Amino acid sequence: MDLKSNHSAPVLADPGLSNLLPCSPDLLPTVLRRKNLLLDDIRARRSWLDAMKCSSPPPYKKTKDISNELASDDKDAAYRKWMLKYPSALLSFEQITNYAKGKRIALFLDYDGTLSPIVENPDCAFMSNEMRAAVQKVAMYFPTAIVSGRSRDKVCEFVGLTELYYAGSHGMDIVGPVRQSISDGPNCVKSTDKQGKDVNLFQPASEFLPMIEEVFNSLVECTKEIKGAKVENNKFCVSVHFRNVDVESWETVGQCVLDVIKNYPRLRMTHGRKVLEIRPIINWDKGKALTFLLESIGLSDCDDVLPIYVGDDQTDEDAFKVLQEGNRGYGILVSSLPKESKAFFSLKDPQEVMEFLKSLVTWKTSSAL
Ligand SMILES: O=P(O)(O)OC[C@H]1O[C@H](O[C@H]2O[C@H](CO)[C@@H](O)[C@H](O)[C@H]2O)[C@H](O)[C@@H](O)[C@@H]1O
Repeated sequence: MDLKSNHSAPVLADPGLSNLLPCSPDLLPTVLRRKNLLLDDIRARRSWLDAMKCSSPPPYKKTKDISNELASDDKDAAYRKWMLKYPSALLSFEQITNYAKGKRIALFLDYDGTLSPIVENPDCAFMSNEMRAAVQKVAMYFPTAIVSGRSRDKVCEFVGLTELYYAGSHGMDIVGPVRQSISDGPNCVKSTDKQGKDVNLFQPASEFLPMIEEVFNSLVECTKEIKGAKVENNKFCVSVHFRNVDVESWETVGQCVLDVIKNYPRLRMTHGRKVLEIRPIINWDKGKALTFLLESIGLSDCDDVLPIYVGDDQTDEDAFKVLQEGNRGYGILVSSLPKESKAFFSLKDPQEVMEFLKSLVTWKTSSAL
């Protein structure tokens, strides 16, 4: 039956879809099902497009332009109001250290947007030497881990310190510091580091390596015509960047990713700051990595341990959630804009993160006197 030529058929009351859906009553259930599928599709598309649009608002700068003064004052007021819910970790430093008295602090630091500023080219997200020195110093007093969506090799190269734990690929690739291997166990593989020393790696998604490689190649191929799109191989996950893509082409980027991953039901797509991330569907994230690392360092199930996790991105929320739900430690969200979070405190930007790290060292060294 030619559905379009059936003029007496009821027309379903959806302006966007009605021209597709006139039908005879006996076909109504099928057509309704089709309509629901279409609506699901439209809703899903709207939600990932909205997520792409909200994925990283520009950093807020107070403008000198008088015509914008009111707007910027409004933003200041909104930020101050937000800070009542997420107080500054710097202004609340005494509260933090009072609580930390007699406890062992363990530090977990995200990389992009936390230790290094967000920049247009992901290959150039370098941290400053001053930040490096601050991280090095703080790691002398507290066990410190870098937890990043980047590949472990890349984030190790950026940070360049050997005294830290590193969790790359959103925690799917973990290594301990020099002289302190992570414990042996399921999902641990033996490897050698750059100096040829034996190390234990924790890699719960190692079976996905060939699949991720394949998906990376397909994504490079299918986004190659989109100006500004960049695909980054993070070993156990892939990032598709759209920061430098015209807004009109964002939907095309999203569609490319969906077209590729629809063939891989064991992969999922998540959002970061102007980036789509494709990762294995396994039950593992930065929160699980935080728990694993605490166990590995020998600090889980101890009442005298205070984990502090500092991060700026959506994926860091999994770690904030672990701390919030376990009612232990502090999540600190790095953000210059108000946003909902499971963190307890806030810091405005990497500069404030550095001040916070330095303050921890000063507190620790002066309280030891
Ligand atoms: O967990 P993270 O360490 O925060 O890593 C998350 C993603 O960070 C990087 O992308 C982000 O930073 C880039 C450099 O500033 C920026 O250009 C990009 O728009 C941001 O999304 C990294 O390149 C991704 O692979 C990570 O997944």
